[in-house]
Amino acid sequence: MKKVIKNGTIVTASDTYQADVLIENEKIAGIGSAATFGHVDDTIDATGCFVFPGGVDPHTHLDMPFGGTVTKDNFETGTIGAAFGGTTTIVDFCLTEKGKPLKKAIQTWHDKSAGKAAIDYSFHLMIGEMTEDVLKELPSVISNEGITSFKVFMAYKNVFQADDATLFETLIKAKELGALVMVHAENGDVIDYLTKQALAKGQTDPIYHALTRPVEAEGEATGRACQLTALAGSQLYVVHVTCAEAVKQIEEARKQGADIWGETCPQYLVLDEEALRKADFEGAKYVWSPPLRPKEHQDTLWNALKTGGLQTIGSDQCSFDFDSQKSLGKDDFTKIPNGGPIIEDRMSIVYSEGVEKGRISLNQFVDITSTRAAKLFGMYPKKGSISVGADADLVLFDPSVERTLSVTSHHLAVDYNAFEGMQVKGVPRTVLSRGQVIIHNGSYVGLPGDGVFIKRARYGNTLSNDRVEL
Ligand SMILES: NC(=O)NCCC(=O)O
Ligand SMILES: [Zn+2]
Ligand SMILES: [Zn+2]
Repeated sequence: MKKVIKNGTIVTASDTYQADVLIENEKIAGIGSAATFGHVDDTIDATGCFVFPGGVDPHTHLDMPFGGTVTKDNFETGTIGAAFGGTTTIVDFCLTEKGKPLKKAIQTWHDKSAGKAAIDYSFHLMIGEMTEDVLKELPSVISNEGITSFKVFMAYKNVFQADDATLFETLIKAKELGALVMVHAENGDVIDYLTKQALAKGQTDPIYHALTRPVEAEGEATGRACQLTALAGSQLYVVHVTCAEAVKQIEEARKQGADIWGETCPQYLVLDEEALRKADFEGAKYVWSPPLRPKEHQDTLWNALKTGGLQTIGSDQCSFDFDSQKSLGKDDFTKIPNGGPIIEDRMSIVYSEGVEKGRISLNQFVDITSTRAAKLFGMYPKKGSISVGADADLVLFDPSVERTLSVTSHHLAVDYNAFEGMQVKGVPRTVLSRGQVIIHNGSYVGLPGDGVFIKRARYGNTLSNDRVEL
């Protein structure tokens, strides 16, 4: 089965050019003039569209338990939403429990995703402790499971938070095994103290979520993680960076030659702390950890994306219904489940606010929403690339369409849109996952369950047609 995408403008992380793309079965089989491709079974016209490699979202939480409830969007609704937004690969966080085998946690995540995912996916593995049992299991996590990134939480005291010894040992072990360590960098002990103080004063509204998680707590934890990484001679990826204090730490460490990468998310680029003050408990819709920051941090984040101080955009998709789930924290902000719905709007917001407003170039857009994450997480050039042999994960993006983001038009299960009313330019008109059209002109035409699990290469290695075991 041969398909051709004709008349589009191909945009990669490095180049922009006119060419047609030949797809044979699941792969890109040629790039050039359709006239040279011979007989094809199907032609897709991309006139007026950019042809991007499918988005790679390195940070999602689907079907994840949190604060006594479970995210509203699961692997089916979440990945369909992702596909509508032009994302064709996600890496979700597999939570682990202390004292329980890692293998069991991984199996739980396979059970949640297999047969449901509409796009390809992989997992990062949470490390909450570094025991003899964990140490014994890690080599197999890398070489058999194909999971080559570990996540350590420096916050959420008494829930997910790991101590510095665990972080340091994880960094050392990751270096030895070829994994990338990811951190949620906030000082959980300081936040715990400030939270208790606020509650004792009767400060229970959503805004106190932000006020008890100051930028200093993020800056300090980010700096600590960077220092420990340099000491271990390891590699680090800081998730959801929100503020100038954290950016400064990452930039400084990189200047010193440390192997450190930083991600931010659309919400921190376009929303600010004032949203948490909305009346009638509406502020709860904007409760993320780390929290939204005062507006002045947005310029720092955009500048860091432009100049390379931050390198990726994850969604941190973690949705909870406003009516039945966020409401758990009506009388106590600490009980509001953290997170929001972004997986679908991630690329449109970054295109519209970034490229259209001249903050980043078109090629940078592809790099930060797709290619860089594919490289860092061992999936390139299979994912994140338009090249012969790569998976035919492609987005035909029409930049001329103007639309309004809304709960009434999004495709997630959750009952609100954090970007309600926001005007964006551009829409993914057609989306292909491994050569199959899954989104076309506003309809999902794929099959849930067609997404497959990607076993990833070790940190710094490439992944081509078949997994490379090095
Ligand atoms: N970010 C957030 O508020 N929720 C998801 C969990 C996490 O990434 O910390
Ligand atoms: Zn986090
Ligand atoms: Zn997250």
